Amino acid sequence: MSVPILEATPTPEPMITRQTTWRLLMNNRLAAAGFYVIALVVLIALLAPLLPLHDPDVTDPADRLLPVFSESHILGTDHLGRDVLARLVWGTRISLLVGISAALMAAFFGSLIGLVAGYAGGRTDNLIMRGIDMLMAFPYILLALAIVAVLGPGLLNALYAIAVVNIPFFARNVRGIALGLSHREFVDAARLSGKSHTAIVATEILPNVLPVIVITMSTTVGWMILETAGLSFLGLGAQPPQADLGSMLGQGRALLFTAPMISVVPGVMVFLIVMSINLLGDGVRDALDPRLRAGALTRPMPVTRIDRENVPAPDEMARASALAVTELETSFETAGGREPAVKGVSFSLRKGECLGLVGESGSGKSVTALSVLGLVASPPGVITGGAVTIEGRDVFSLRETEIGSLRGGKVAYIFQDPLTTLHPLFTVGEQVAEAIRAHQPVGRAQAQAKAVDLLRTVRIPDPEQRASAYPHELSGGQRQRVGIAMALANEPDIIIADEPTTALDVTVQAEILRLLQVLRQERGLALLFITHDFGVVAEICDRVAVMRRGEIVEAGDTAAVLGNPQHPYTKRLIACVPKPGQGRRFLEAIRRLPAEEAAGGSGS
Ligand SMILES: Nc1ncnc2c1ncn2[C@@H]1O[C@H](COP(=O)(O)OP(=O)(O)OP(=O)(O)O)[C@@H](O)[C@H]1O
Repeated sequence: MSVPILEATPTPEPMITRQTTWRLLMNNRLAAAGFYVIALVVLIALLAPLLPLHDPDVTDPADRLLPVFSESHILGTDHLGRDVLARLVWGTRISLLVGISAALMAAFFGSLIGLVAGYAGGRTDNLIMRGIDMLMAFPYILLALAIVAVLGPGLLNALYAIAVVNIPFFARNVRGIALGLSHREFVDAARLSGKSHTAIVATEILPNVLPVIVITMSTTVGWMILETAGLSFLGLGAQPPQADLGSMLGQGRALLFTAPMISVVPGVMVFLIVMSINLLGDGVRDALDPRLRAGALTRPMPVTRIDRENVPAPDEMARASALAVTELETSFETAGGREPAVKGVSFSLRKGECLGLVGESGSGKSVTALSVLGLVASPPGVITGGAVTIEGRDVFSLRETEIGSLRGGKVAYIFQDPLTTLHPLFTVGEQVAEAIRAHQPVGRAQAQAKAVDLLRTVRIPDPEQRASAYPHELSGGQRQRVGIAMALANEPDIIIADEPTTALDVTVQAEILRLLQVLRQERGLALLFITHDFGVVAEICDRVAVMRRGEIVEAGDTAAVLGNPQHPYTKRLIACVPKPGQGRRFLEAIRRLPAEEAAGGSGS
């Protein structure tokens, strides 16, 4: 008899508030501080002609080297009696103008070069990129000096020099991405539709590359302002009497001991500008790249972060089971707060039993499976409640090393796409042997021999020879068998198989299911089988639990649930299994699913 666990009425899903890039940027306190500082500096620089300032170039020998807070010269005067505040504001205006113009020029030409090289590929790419390599082979400041030496000193020439030496950064970044994109299916589709190369680059490639250009620009513009100041400091940029921050620093250097404020003031301004632009640039990069926000590039913790509010004590049944999951809750930290993905899931699995976890895409099956051994990446994953009991012990109370020894030992996983889990540079035999050696103190040769045995067990033909094949040399079904061999390497008690047959065609799927069935019966394995296919459940599972939006809505013996489903969602899922001669009913069931989803909100 199947047990409907939840009421049929769908609970409305909490609204996932997608934050705008601007809000995300302002939530980052350092980036917001950078933004306010640079906005203030830019505003003052823009308003320079309107501000009641002295003429920055008018000298007044009678008022030489006045200290700060002198009457009518708040920041004092320089060695020629010029007002330091006026020179600072006008100098900042020029430095910003030159730095930002150089960044725009470098971004434009560098991106153009990168786009052409990446899209064209082949000889054009080779030729362009070798030229770029030659530019990069020189220390950039020497190159800038050489360019200004050839063109002659002056602000405009300094701008050209800075732009030229920065072109390679943009070209390299953009070329790498454009090269990858130019082989993607949507670009092929655009080519087949008859679009011209220019149109493809402009409408298919460029929009995908734009965030990278913006990110590269935001992180290099501060650097370019600094380089401009460097050239002016050396007397190759702004020429007297014109002031920019670099030339002010250069002039102040001679008076560093007698009148330090003359160099300290432009120095502090350069520091403020570069720091604020860099902080803002980092913030822009984080806000534009959702993977960074989710913490994808930070090193994941060895075990999912555990922050449990409720810790249920294992009951008698949990202790007697091979695996028991009790009120498991797993969430993801997002910019908008914690999003629950698994909401109080409970099930148990006896030795030799197969439990099917069924549900549509995004219902939380994989997150449940990964949570069992704390394999959900943290950040962003957090286990917020519940317990997982294996051999009577609460997994989440174990030490990291103990959980580590369970993984691939007592509990093994089989994933959907073995091509992504197998290492492309090692033979499958080496990889199975490595799985053995990770848990057993055996020598290399012994592990290799056992690996061949395991490949034979999972019915890979000619296992001695196939053991020295690389993953790409095997078929999808054979790779999945290798995945199963690795899972069996340490004689596990529990196997968690996450859609192991979804990527395979029906005949290979049937063979793999048969193999799992035989292994289960021969070895008494407890099998948690994740799928969205009731047909597969009917074939292999003793019991089934139906998941929807992070909750189990119905659970029971497979025959009972299939024969007499109680929950409307289960009924619809079962109706989705195509049967010969029932085409129309099948299509109607499929058509109804999204409609009801729209009414209730989607779980994914
Ligand atoms: N890294 C992540 N960050 C935020 N949310 C995530 C992350 N990984 C998964 N989720 C969310 O968790 C929920 C459950 O995902 P899960 O992968 O468990 O679904 P599933 O039922 O296994 O689907 P499928 O059959 O497509 O694999 C989804 O709503 C998904 O958006």
